[in-house]
Amino acid sequence: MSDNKVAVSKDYVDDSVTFDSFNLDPRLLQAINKLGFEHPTLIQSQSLRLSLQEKKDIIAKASTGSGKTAAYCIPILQSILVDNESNSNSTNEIQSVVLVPTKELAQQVSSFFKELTMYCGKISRSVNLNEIVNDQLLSSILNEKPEILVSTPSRLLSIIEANSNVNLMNLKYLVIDEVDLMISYGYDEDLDKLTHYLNLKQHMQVFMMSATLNEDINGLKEKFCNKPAILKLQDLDNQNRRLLQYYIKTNEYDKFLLIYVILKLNLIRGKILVFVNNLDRGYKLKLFLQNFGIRSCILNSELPINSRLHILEEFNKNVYNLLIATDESNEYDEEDGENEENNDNIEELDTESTSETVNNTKANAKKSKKNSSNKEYGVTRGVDFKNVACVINFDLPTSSKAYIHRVGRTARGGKNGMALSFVVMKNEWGKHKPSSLPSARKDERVFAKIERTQTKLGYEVSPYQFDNKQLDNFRYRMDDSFRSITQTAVREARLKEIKMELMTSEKLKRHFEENPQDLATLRHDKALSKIRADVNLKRVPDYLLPPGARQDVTKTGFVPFSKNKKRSQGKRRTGVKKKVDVLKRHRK
Ligand SMILES: Nc1ncnc2c1ncn2[C@@H]1O[C@H](COP(=O)(O)OP(=O)(O)OP(=O)(O)O)[C@@H](O)[C@H]1O
Repeated sequence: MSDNKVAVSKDYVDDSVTFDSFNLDPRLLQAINKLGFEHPTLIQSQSLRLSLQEKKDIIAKASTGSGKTAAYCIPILQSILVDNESNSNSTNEIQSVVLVPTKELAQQVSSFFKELTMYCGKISRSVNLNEIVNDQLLSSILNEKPEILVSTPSRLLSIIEANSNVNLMNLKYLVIDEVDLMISYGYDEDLDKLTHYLNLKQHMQVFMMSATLNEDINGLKEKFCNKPAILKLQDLDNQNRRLLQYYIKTNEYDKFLLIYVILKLNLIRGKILVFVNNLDRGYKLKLFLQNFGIRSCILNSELPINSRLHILEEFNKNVYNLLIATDESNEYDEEDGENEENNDNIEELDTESTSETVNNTKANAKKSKKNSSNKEYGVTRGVDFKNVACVINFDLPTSSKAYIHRVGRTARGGKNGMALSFVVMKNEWGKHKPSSLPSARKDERVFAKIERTQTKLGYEVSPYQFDNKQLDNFRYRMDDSFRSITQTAVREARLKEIKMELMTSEKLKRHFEENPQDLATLRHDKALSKIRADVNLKRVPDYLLPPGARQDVTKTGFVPFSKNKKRSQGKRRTGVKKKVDVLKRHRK
C-alpha cells in the first residue's frame, strides 16, 4: 500500500473490485488515488454499477460514514467527463444539481467535488450556491453555466425564481442528500416547487441518500424517481464492529461531574465531540469546563456560517480536541412532547413499487415537520468530522434516529470510534433544577428505543465501567464551580460568543481568499467570561487521581479506575499525529 492510501475497514470496502473496474476517466482515477481511496466502498461500487452501467435512479440507505458522497459524486463527474470527450463543441449546460439540507454540507460536498476534479481543469466546474451572496458575482458565474450546482433547496429555488436564464431542463443528475432530513426540515415544499423547473423522469437520473430512511420519502420517490433501485447497505459484519457504544445511567447533576472527570483525567484519548440539546446547555457546559481549565469550542446554528465552517475546518485539522455541538433537532418541546415518536420511524423503506431491490450486505448482510424558516437544525448532520475518537451524548437525543446520526460522526470511513451516552434515570429527573433539562425526563424510554434499534443493526450498547466511589472524590470540587454558572452567566457568555464570532466572521470573509494562513490565528475556543472560579480547580491534586495516573497527569491516556489494570503511557491528545486506538482498552 502506498503512503497516501487510506485504510478502510473491510466492513465497508468492496474489495472484489477496484475503481479501475468501472472504466473511469484517468483524471478522475488519478484524483481518487490521490485521495487514498484504494477500493470503492460497497455503496460506491453498487452505485457506480447501477448509475453508470444500468442508468438507474438510486435510493440508498447506507451507514453513516460509508462513503455515500463519493457514491454520487464519482458517477456525476464520470458522466460529465465522458460527455465532454464526445461533444467537445457542444455548449455548456448545467448538468447536475446536488441538494443538501445545510450550508455546512453544501460546503463539504462542493469541496469534495473540487478534490475529485483536481486534474480536470475547467471541464467539470462545481459551484456552491450558498457560498455566493453577491448577486452580480452569482449571475456572472451562472452565465458561465457551471456543470454542477450544490445548494440547499431554498437557495436554489430563490435563485431560479430570480434568474430566468437558469435552465435546469437539461439536467442529467439530481441528488437529494440526507433526504429524510430534507422532509423534516420542511424542504419538501421547496422540492415540490423545484419540480416545475425540472424535466422529471425523462433523461435525468436521481440519487436519494441517507443513513436513515423510512416511508416518509415515498412522496418524493414517486415525484422524482423512475423505477429506482433501492440499496440497503446498513448491516455490517457483526464480528468486526468499528463503533463501540457505551452508556452510563446517572442523574442530571452527575452528568457534569462525569464529563469533568472523564475529560480532566483524559480517560478518552483523541478528539471528542460532545452533543447537547440546546444552545444554553452548550454554553453552560463550556463555562463549567472552562473553570477546570478545559478548553472547548462551541458549534451551533446561532453562530455565523463563516465561523461554523472555520470551526469545522480547524477541528478537522486537529486544532481543537473538544467540540461541544448543539443538536437543536433534539430540543424538547413540552407541548409537543412527541419528538421521539415522530422522529423514530426508521424501520423500513417501502420498496413495493420499485423495479429492483438490492439488499447487498457483507455479512448477509409521523412526519415531524420543522419549520425551516424558524431555525437551522442539526448543523452536524452528514458532516464528515475527521478522526473523532469519541462522541459523547452529554444530553441524550430524543430519538433513536438522531442517535444514529450523532454516533455516526465517529467510526467513519472504516475507522474506529466510541460513543458514550449519559442516560438520566427517570426517578432522578428534575431533582436538581439548575442542571435539569426537559428532554431528559424521557431519557430511559428513548434509550430503550436506541438499544432496540442498535440491536437490530447488530450493535450492542454496553454499560461503561466506572468506579462511582472514585467519582465522589471530585464532587466537592465541582459544587462551587457549578454554582458560579448562573443563567445570567450563560446568557452573557452566549452573547459574547456571538459578538466575537460576528467579528471573526467578518475577518474570515475578508481574508478567506487573500490570506488563508491568517485564519489560523482566529481561535474559537477562547474563554468566554471571567466567572468566579478557583484557580486551583484547574489543577487536579495527586491524591484525587486514580493510582495509575499520579505521576504526571499531562501524560495520562485512558486511566482505568480499577487498580489492577495496567496502563500504557501515551502522549497527551493535542494534535496527535500518531494513530491511537482509544477503543482497545474498552473492548475487554
Ligand atoms: N472508497 C473509500 N476509501 C477510503 N475512504 C473513503 C472512501 N470513500 C469515502 N471515504 C471516506 O469516508 C469518510 C466518510 O464518507 P462520507 O462523508 O461520504 O460518508 P457518508 O456515508 O455520507 O456519511 P453520513 O451518512 O454521515 O453523511 C470520508 O472521510 C471519506 O473521505
